[in-house]
Amino acid sequence: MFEHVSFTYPDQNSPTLRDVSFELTPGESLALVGHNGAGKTTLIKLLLRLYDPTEGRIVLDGKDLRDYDLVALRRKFGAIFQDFVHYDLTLGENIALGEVAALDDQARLWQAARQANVATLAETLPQGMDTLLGRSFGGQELSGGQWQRVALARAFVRDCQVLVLDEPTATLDVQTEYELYQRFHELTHGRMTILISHRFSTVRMAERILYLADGRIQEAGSHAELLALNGEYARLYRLQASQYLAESKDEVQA
Ligand SMILES: Nc1ncnc2c1ncn2[C@@H]1O[C@H](COP(=O)(O)OP(=O)(O)OP(=O)(O)O)[C@@H](O)[C@H]1O
Repeated sequence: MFEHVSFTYPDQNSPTLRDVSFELTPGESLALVGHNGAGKTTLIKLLLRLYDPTEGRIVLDGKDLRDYDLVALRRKFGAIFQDFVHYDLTLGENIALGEVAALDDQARLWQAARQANVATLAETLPQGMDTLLGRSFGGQELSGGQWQRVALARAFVRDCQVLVLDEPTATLDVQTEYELYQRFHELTHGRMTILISHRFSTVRMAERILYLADGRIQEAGSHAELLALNGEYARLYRLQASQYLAESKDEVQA
């Protein structure tokens, strides 16, 4: 729960987040949207305690983040970021990096693989879960979208309380994104999920959406509520939808 959180980076004069307050309940999913530089990633950095708020506080399970042991606090989170890392390890090891205890637990690895839509890929690889990935050591190279699904599996294997997804679908193809969407509620069941995305098709998956501008929450609600509000979220949503339609029309005509 964010309580009147403001934050100014140490080398900056003006705040990046201004009086941000919202509550996230267990099992709830929240999406953060806003233009580049609106403060979305900064909000996540505060949640993971890479920085502490300049004003206000962040409370998890009734306790100020500052009162947690840092290691214990970070174990509560599973996070995937835009520029996730590719490891030259086997597929199973790549997934188990999310929770090392799962390394020897094939059932758990396969469950995470299924959740992140990597299972079919794993079945087609020469040594399944034991296939070495990445080109550096002569392993199997994956496409950007396939690497991203591996990163998703890494987050799902972790028995975390809060799942943070920063642009989880940026390089997924439309079909895979749709399949993820279909299973989103099942995947995030029982945990708090915070996702950041510029894609409205992804943002809609969340039960609640915060539209940030200039470090403030300008609009908050479900996708339907924000469309009914007919504010900036609705305008941007329509803009993206119309662009998408125009692009598909061009493709059909080409
Ligand atoms: N380490 C830093 N030091 C100083 N300023 C920073 C730092 N990181 C980010 N900022 C500034 O804070 C503002 C918000 O950045 P942030 O990355 O939170 O935005 P965002 O909404 O996630 O943007 P994007 O959609 O581009 O990822 C920007 O003006 C950025 O330049």
